[in-house]
Amino acid sequence: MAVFTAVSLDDLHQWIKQYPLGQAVGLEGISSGIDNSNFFLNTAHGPYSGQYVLTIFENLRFDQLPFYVKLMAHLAERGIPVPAPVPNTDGELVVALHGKPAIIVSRLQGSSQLDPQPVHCAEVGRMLARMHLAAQDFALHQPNLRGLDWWVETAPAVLPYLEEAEAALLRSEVAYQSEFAAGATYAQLARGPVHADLFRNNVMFEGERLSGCFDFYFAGVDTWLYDVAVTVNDWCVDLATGVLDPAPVRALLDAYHEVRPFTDDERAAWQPMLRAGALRFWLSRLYDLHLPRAAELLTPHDPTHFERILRERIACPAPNLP
Ligand SMILES: Nc1ncnc2c1ncn2[C@@H]1O[C@H](COP(=O)(O)OP(=O)(O)OP(=O)(O)O)[C@@H](O)[C@H]1O
Ligand SMILES: N[C@@H](CCO)C(=O)O
Repeated sequence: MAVFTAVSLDDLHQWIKQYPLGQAVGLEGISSGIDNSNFFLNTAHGPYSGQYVLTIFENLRFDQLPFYVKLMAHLAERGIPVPAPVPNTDGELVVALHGKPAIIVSRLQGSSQLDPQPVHCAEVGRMLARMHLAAQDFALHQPNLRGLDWWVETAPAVLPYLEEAEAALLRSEVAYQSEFAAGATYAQLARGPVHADLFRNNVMFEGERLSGCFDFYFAGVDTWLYDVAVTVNDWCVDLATGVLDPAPVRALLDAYHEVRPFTDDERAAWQPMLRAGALRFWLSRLYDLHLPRAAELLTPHDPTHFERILRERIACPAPNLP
């Protein structure tokens, strides 16, 4: 149960009066998720049938949140199926609760599709391309805080905990990505606000229809292709081996391409970007495992999963972009 900060209905009685939602009538901690404290919240009324999610941020500061929360509002206003943040009566989207930043957003319907088929991957590809295009005119700028600079800064902190073979791979891949990012192809890649964590557990489906995506708290400005690579590395792999299944890869990429065609520079960068997406999550899982944060109970994700994916992307080229 990754609830880092406990909240009760009594705690909300006075606090929620700053919102046009009436009283809080139901509150239930959400067990999944490792970065924030999330609760299903029901209120007496409000624009979303009184069904909301309350999030208390455990690692992000007040000053870091406007980018994420205003990006969600920007996308929701443009018809992208993301949670719509609810402003309080002063128009503020982020407010303090138990001394930490907190938000209320609309609750998405549906459930995660943890065994996605090509039809689901096509929906994800289509939505991701629409999201990239809808975010192009978003006014705020914040870099991807788990991008290259973070990899270069963080790798030395986890190296002492690694076996020699893992340490060698980490050092060589960070060097490879640093060199690639300094090159002409990378400089040509289209970029803008990206989700950067679009895993199966951050998307909702109702049957074969994508009903929403959430968890924008690793979003940032990065290349659109990096976002596609992160998504393919989760939605299109055999979870036991990290090997890509060509059918879902084809479905996701073709659907994305129909909305926003890939460029030749992106075709040239595709294999390195898949490696970059694997490196990022291997490193963040190593960091969470060896340098954990205090929590009521936190079950970190398995770093070996993304070590396997990285080794697989290095050894076997993925299906090319359309
Ligand atoms: N707007 C929403 N509507 C419906 N369910 C939601 C919503 N936001 C979050 N959830 C539920 O809460 C869970 C945790 O949310 P989220 O992934 O944002 O937390 P997290 O701590 O950032 O987790 P992680 O980083 O591991 O994905 C989700 O898996 C989902 O079940
Ligand atoms: N989606 C990430 C956790 C949140 O960053 C992972 O699976 O490692």
